[in-house]
Amino acid sequence: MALVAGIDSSTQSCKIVVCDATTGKVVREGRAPHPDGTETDPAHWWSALTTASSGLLDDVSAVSVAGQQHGMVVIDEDGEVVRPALLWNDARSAGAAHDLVRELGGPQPWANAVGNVPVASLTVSKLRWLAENEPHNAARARGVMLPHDWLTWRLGGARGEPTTDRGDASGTGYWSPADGHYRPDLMIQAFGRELDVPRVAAPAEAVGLTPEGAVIAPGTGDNMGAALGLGLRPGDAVLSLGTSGTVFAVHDRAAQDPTGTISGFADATGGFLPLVCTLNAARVLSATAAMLGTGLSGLDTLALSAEPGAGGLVLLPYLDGERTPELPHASGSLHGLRRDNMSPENLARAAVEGMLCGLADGLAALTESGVPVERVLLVGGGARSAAVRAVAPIVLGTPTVVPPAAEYVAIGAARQAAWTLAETAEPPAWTLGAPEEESAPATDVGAGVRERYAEYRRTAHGV
Ligand SMILES: Nc1ncnc2c1ncn2[C@@H]1O[C@H](COP(=O)(O)OP(=O)(O)O)[C@@H](O)[C@H]1O
Ligand SMILES: O=C(CO)[C@@H](O)[C@H](O)COP(=O)(O)O
Repeated sequence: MALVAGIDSSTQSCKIVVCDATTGKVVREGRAPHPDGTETDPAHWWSALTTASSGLLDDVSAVSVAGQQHGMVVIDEDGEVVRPALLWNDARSAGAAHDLVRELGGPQPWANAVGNVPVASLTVSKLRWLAENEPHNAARARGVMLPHDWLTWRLGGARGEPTTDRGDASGTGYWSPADGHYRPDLMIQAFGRELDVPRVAAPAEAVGLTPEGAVIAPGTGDNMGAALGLGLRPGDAVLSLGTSGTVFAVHDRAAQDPTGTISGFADATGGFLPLVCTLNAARVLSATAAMLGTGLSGLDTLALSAEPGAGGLVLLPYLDGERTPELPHASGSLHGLRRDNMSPENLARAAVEGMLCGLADGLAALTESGVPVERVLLVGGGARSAAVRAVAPIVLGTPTVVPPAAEYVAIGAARQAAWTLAETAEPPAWTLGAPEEESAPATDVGAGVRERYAEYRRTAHGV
């Protein structure tokens, strides 16, 4: 039995699965935490990967990395990292993003060029921030990579040509998903000169060998990894609740949304992955639980004993600023407080509802853009919450399914590794198993919740 490994190097941790290459059955798993913060020395990712994979990889035939998207890893002439990587959730590049949009004549030219309107998260905005704020580091820069590109290169011994894939390249802001080409003009616009960029490998191209002789697959971004791990089909959307909240679906054409709500990403198979991302997801739940002096299961119990609508309490959960809507410097706020609704139960419920409302808006944007959605698959750490599972179909107004609990980003990377090993036209046909939970048909009970949320958002933030 050939074994393959998938690595999910995400914001909070590194998770590794080793799978049977033919069936996808997970035979071993490992994990290790990443440090907190919005900038990280990539050496920490390597050290977490080494810890998480200890004793796991000796007999694997192929390996692949799916990583948190957009992070800016700048390297010098000798391949050394110039400064800690700025991560997708670092908002200091918000002003740089606005400048880039203005300089190109507004959002539409960006949407047309690269399928994305720059926000703080995109690598292109981070490059502008670096050029303007750390000229000494900018002067040392020779090349720029994404987190998964850097880890893939390290797995091969940090020798030879760095590579990336369509999925992760589509989150840079200087690669066009529609044309499949880099846009050096936009890199120069942002940074003042060209930097070396990784070659974009084909979806199942072998890009190297580990020192132990395992084939290295191209890897991808974490959301593209989840899509591959879930074997996503048209009609299915994914709602992933990790550090970020994302809602996405596979599609046959590149999105070019000038409002900036939808990121027009590519996927890891040659198709497209329109996606909406919020900055505040599972950590809204842990922060609210801590504030209420309880844990995550205590929060579930409280939220499930409140009525839908939380008695009129509305949490705008922009605790770390927000990406969608674009409010990088916002903070969270609680609205609709009255003496008769100020209970821990309503606050817990408002946290779950508020976190989901932004993603319900994202789902609506996807369907309005022509992406068909019949049901929503709930994944990521936040999908373990019983309250989230109960409230999601109400707020989304769409049937939801909870696939068997698993690390789908890592499984997607493992599936890509198996595909690369097999050298077939299509990825291997791995199956998921029976869902843990399926919601009752959706109702319109959540419409009022979403409307109140939108009203307070408009009043507080004008968007
Ligand atoms: N039962 C649960 N209820 C709510 N949140 C949970 C639960 N279990 C895990 N989480 C949250 O999920 C998050 C981790 O999810 P994960 O998808 O691994 O994130 P990431 O990929 O961003 O590192 C953490 O913020 C954690 O608190
Ligand atoms: O920026 C995005 C998507 O555009 C995020 O989804 C990152 O890819 C980080 O993911 P998680 O760590 O939350 O899984």
